Amino acid sequence: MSFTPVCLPLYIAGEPLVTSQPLEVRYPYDGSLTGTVSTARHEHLEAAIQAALKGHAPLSRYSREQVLRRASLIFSQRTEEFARLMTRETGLALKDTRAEASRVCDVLHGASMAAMECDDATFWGDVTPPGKILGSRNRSVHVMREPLRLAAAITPFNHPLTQLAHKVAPAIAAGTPIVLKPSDKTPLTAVRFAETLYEAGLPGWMLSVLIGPVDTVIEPLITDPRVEAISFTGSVAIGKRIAGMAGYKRICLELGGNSELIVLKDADLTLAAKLACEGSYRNSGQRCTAVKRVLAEASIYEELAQRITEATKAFMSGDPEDSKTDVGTLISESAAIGIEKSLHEAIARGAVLLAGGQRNVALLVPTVLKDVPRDVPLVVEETFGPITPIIPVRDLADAVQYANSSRYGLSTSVVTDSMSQAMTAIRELHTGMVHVNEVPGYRLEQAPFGGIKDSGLGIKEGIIEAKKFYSNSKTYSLPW
Ligand SMILES: NC(=O)C1=CN([C@@H]2O[C@H](COP(=O)(O)OP(=O)(O)OC[C@H]3O[C@@H](n4cnc5c(N)ncnc54)[C@H](OP(=O)(O)O)[C@@H]3O)[C@@H](O)[C@H]2O)C=CC1
Ligand SMILES: O=C(O)[C@H](O)COP(=O)(O)O
Repeated sequence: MSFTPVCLPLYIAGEPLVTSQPLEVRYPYDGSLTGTVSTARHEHLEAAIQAALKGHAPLSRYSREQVLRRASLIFSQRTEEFARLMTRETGLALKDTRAEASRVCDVLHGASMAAMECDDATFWGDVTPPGKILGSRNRSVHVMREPLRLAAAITPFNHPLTQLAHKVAPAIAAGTPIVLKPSDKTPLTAVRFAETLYEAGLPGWMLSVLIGPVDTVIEPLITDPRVEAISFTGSVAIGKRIAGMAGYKRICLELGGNSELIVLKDADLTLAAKLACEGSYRNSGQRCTAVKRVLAEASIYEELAQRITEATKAFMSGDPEDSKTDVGTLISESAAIGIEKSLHEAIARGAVLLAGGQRNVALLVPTVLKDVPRDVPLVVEETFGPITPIIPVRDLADAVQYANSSRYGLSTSVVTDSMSQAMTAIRELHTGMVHVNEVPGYRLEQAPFGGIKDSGLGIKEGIIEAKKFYSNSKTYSLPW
């Protein structure tokens, strides 16, 4: 399929910026040029910060709602254009990027509704015992929300579009200006995203999008005292580095995961096999919430392994631009080689390969392994690819104990017909999210989303939580 490479600027407060230092993005499937984008220098960061802080009156709730709703509409008319660009940046199958482009409309629409919502609160003084605080019975205390002066967002490559929307849309809903630093692997989608928001009426000062050298542009963005909050999604190592540098600043960290699909003996095994495959292979397995290990009770272990192997054969990997392809490439050949090494190590340690295992440049065929030792890097570390390692467990308690021994704590799924077993899992798992009879990546855009332990600080995303994150609450009391 032909594709004309794009040549894009950055945007500093809505103004295009073309510099003499372009960054190239290449298609992981065949190495051809997808496009170039300018890179910023320190003075451009300074210009972006100053433009945001210039003393603009905050956007009204009505304006925020209008911009977000119009943006959702424009995106719904351009899903194919965005899907094709994302596929050319990442090698993700069109099936995945079409789903992502469509989902971004939901995030923007949800944020437009959130922009109109008001969670202001009132507390009346007559809740205190008579005479306890002078005059308190007749006073009232109120809470209102105000936008931050400026926030920053740093996003990963794996969802080139929704990761931007998860951060930028709630900031707009809150009325907070934002400087966006997308992944250097997927900057083209980010620039097109910003252009669409400007087209929908977002004032330039509300959003800058830039990439540039870590030492002169990105780290100064993180440490700048004028930036009141940082929202980061990416790896644990970079997230912890940012947390260390950010200092006295609000920070939201959405980091890596190692999600389990726990399958109990009373589970519907057809459903379990479907969830294992959908959870492991969508987005080429490059999701923080992808199924990264299946923990199955001994009595159904062999049958489940067989069903997952059969279901895996239906997932076609290959040309990402072929609409029939289910699984495209990983982000790079080196990423695929890294996973291949972990696979070989697991097999050398006793894991049994049931399907897949082949690599062709950045393409990794969906792969199933059983009898995977619990301590091999393939299942201890986050493996960002289309792999389903299956591990036997004695019972739910054993599965929970193994899951809880992980340094990650993002999302875990349990497949069972028993409400009491499901509730035990929900209570006992040390994780940010639990889903019963669904994939760990299940998500409603409005609901809180995020992890604990090395997966995050428990400060969640999702439109409503993120809108709060990008605002200050002001408490005031009145004598009436
Ligand atoms: N919990 C969650 O919600 C999610 C978590 N993730 C996690 O993201 C990871 C995959 O994404 P990936 O892009 O590889 O993650 P990285 O941590 O490598 O990169 C994330 C972002 O940080 C930037 N970055 C790199 N170095 C620095 C630095 N020193 N200071 C500031 N920013 C820096 C990257 O820029 P550059 O591209 O230039 O390196 C990129 O924009 C996985 O671990 C995955 O689990 C992904 C999705 C959701
Ligand atoms: O977009 C999302 O749902 C979250 O940011 C996480 O995405 P992932 O689980 O697909 O990585």
